[in-house]
Amino acid sequence: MTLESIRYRAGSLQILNQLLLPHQTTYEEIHSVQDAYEAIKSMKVRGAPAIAIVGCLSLAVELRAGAGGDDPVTFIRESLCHLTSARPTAVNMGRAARELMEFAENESMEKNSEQLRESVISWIEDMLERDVNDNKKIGNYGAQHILSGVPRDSVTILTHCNTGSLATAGYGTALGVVRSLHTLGRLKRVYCTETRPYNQGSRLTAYEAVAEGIPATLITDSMAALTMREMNITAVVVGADRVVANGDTANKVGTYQLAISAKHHGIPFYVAAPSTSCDLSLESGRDIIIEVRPPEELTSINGIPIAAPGIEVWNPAFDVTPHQLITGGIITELGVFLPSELQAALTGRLTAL
Ligand SMILES: CSC[C@@H](O)[C@@H](O)C(=O)COP(=O)(O)O
Repeated sequence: MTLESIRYRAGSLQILNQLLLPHQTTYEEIHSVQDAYEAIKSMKVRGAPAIAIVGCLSLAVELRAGAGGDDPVTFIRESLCHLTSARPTAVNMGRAARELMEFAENESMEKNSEQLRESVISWIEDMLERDVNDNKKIGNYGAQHILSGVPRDSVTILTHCNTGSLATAGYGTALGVVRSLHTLGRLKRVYCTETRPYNQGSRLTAYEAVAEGIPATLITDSMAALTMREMNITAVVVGADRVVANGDTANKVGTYQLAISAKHHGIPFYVAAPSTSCDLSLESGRDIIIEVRPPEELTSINGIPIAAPGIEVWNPAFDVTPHQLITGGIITELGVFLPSELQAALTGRLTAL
């Protein structure tokens, strides 16, 4: 069974409301850019690639209905600007906005409004297929790289947050690597962290693993070091919201402590992300804006209070893992690179941000 986080056909977009998972499978209609903005902000849809794809598809839905009238370029610009502001840390939406705007401006030189709308819609629709294809390449490169260190054995992976079909157009990034290992018959088990405070691991990764028959064990975030020591972990593989020029990587909060622990235990630590998650315009992770989310994500679960009333809360959604700790490599659709190799590998392949 393949989980679908995004359902799209010309003029119609639905998203699986991830706030209701794993107990309820409810698809919601996205009629407009504003609907998508709200779904992204409230995390009904989340994960760096899925955010960009849903944002852009919502624009395609509006364009198909004739939005922008005689001046679609202005409508596209304003919509993309709004969508990009929903969540600041993941770079994918910002990159898609930049590339799409450049494309729309070029097209507008020789096409009328109707033709421009059509070509922008096609550009956006291609994103779905591109993302799945890139994820399959990431899965394959990552699996081969990990297996090259253990030629005969099955492997045990530890992962964090949710980076699977629910976070992308399909297949997934870090969870795509796990999926590829499983398909090859070489995955012994994946340990997935609960991923407090929003529980993407226990709600979403666990849900994907169970649905697809991937051997998986859930642990709390605080069990990660012990799991590394006791459970013969072959590699830690996580996703990314933004990888900058020196390889420093912003990902779901808790990633940094996993990388420190992996280093202590001599376990290779991998980041799996499409090149669209890379941002060569920033030199180091210090320049990444980290989203701070509402305190209620820590102090309650499904509206039920779990913390002492009145306590102050700090809830950064992401942390930055320094490149020195990414010892396995950065797995992209172009290959696996050490942080020190990333900039040269991607230069000329990415549009400037
Ligand atoms: C393929 S998803 C990669 C990352 O976006 C993922 O690891 C992550 O940090 C998601 O955070 P989220 O806050 O759930 O959007």
